[in-house]
Amino acid sequence: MRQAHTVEQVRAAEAALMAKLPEGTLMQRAAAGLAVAVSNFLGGTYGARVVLLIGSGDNGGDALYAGARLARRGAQVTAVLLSSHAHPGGLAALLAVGGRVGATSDIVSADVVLDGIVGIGGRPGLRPDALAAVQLAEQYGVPIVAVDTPSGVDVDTGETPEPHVRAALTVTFGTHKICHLVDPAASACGPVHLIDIGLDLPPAEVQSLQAADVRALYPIPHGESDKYSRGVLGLMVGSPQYPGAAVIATTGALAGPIGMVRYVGPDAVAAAVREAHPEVVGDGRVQAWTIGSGLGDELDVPRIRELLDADEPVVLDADGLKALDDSGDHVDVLATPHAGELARLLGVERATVEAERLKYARLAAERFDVTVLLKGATTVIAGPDGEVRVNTNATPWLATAGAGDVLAGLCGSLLAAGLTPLDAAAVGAYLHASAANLSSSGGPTTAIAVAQALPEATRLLLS
Ligand SMILES: NC(=O)C1=CN([C@@H]2O[C@H](COP(=O)(O)OP(=O)(O)OC[C@H]3O[C@@H](n4cnc5c(N)ncnc54)[C@H](O)[C@@H]3O)[C@@H](O)[C@H]2O)[C@@H](O)CC1
Ligand SMILES: Nc1ncnc2c1ncn2[C@@H]1O[C@H](COP(=O)(O)OP(=O)(O)O)[C@@H](O)[C@H]1O
Ligand SMILES: [K+]
Repeated sequence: MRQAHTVEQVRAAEAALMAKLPEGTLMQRAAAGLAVAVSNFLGGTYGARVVLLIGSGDNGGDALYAGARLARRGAQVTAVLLSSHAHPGGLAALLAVGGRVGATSDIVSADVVLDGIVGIGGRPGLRPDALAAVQLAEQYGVPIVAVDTPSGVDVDTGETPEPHVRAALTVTFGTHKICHLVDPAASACGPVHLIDIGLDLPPAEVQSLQAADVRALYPIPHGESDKYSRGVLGLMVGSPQYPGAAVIATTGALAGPIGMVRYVGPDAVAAAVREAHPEVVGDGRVQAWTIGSGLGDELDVPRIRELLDADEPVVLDADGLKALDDSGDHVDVLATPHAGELARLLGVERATVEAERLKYARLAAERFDVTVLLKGATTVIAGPDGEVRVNTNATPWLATAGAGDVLAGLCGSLLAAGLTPLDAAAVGAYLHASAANLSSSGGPTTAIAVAQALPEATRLLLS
């Protein structure tokens, strides 16, 4: 499980640990890990030209001590001081091993720039001299390694209202921060490398399931299982306008853990579904529903509301989201909007949702008393009680028509097999992205190909 803690939680854990250790120990741990990560990033240290961008706080201290370690191993290290105050011990350590203080123009010929401008103490945005330095690095194609966080992002929300660093690698300490997992900031981090500095932290509200967590949650059939006990999913999806949505969602559902799928919809669409999947049966008892993908003119709001009020959990997707209202208890509903659909639900602009994804996913979960899975490059899942899961393993090739229908079918399948909406959403998003990575392998793919790769992605995970 990858956990993302708030700045307040990190500071409390740091204070507790620092009280037990000699002064400076944590910064030395951070700097040691950072120096090794930078050395690995460069493929060696000797002769490398390293520029440090140094702000006024301990983030700059980390960068300076790491710079001193790199200089000791033969790197040419130059510190660019962006504030009248730089961490005194760090600066002295760097100068003592042959590092020097230089100017922004040194960036042009550097092999790497370390962003020690601000870390968890930073407010969003970059001051003009910091911005100019960062722009110079971008202009000359010099990669930036962010120390703890890319400077300028909002650490606790993942928002990027102001200019910020776009890193090729982020080296963070103690735990992940929310900006490492939640877009748009997450996309500015590059790969995130975590250095353990020994912090003792409480459980985090924002978590990201990793392979072992997904494996532990996946419902696996056993000797006494039959097609009913494995779970039966009802699908109310597709329409004469969008028959493909029904076929695609069914393919996703059948590639999940359940034993049977029931399709409910117009005869012509049912025929298309059965032609692709002869094993699909008609109306009857189910353990969960997937409703909404490609419903178009077939949208029947009163019928959907009846199903939302019934006992069986529901995945509510696409057109079906129009049936959601903020009365009543819907804790067993998983809503799966993309940013445009969530914006419509909340009466705000799409760009506003894209800029503040965590905030609006949480807001909708609270307002409608549902679990919200907000689709996008990283998927944010918010439960009605404030828990958040983030999925980060997708490929941009997954942004293809019908991919959302696969996800709706798969999440319904996981609900019908007994997972909670939060777990179904997190496991579903993870496997959906894994299947996309398999079927894409770095090139184009289609929704059907993603759905067809789901069994193999699941097998690889469980084996
Ligand atoms: N808290 C911890 O557990 C640890 C923290 N360490 C490092 O310490 C960092 C936090 O250090 P600080 O608390 O000194 O804070 P920062 O170094 O993040 O920020 C320093 C100061 O910069 C100023 N500032 C804020 N926003 C700015 C902006 N947009 N542009 C320019 N200046 C701005 C503020 O006066 C702020 O206090 C962490 O990110 C990490 O790198 C590590 O040394 C190890 C452990
Ligand atoms: N840039 C991206 N990188 C990775 N995954 C993405 C990206 N954009 C969208 N996705 C994923 O692709 C799927 C698209 O679903 P959706 O928008 O509902 O499309 P459709 O309605 O055509 O099925 C979602 O699972 C979403 O998370
Ligand atoms: K930084």
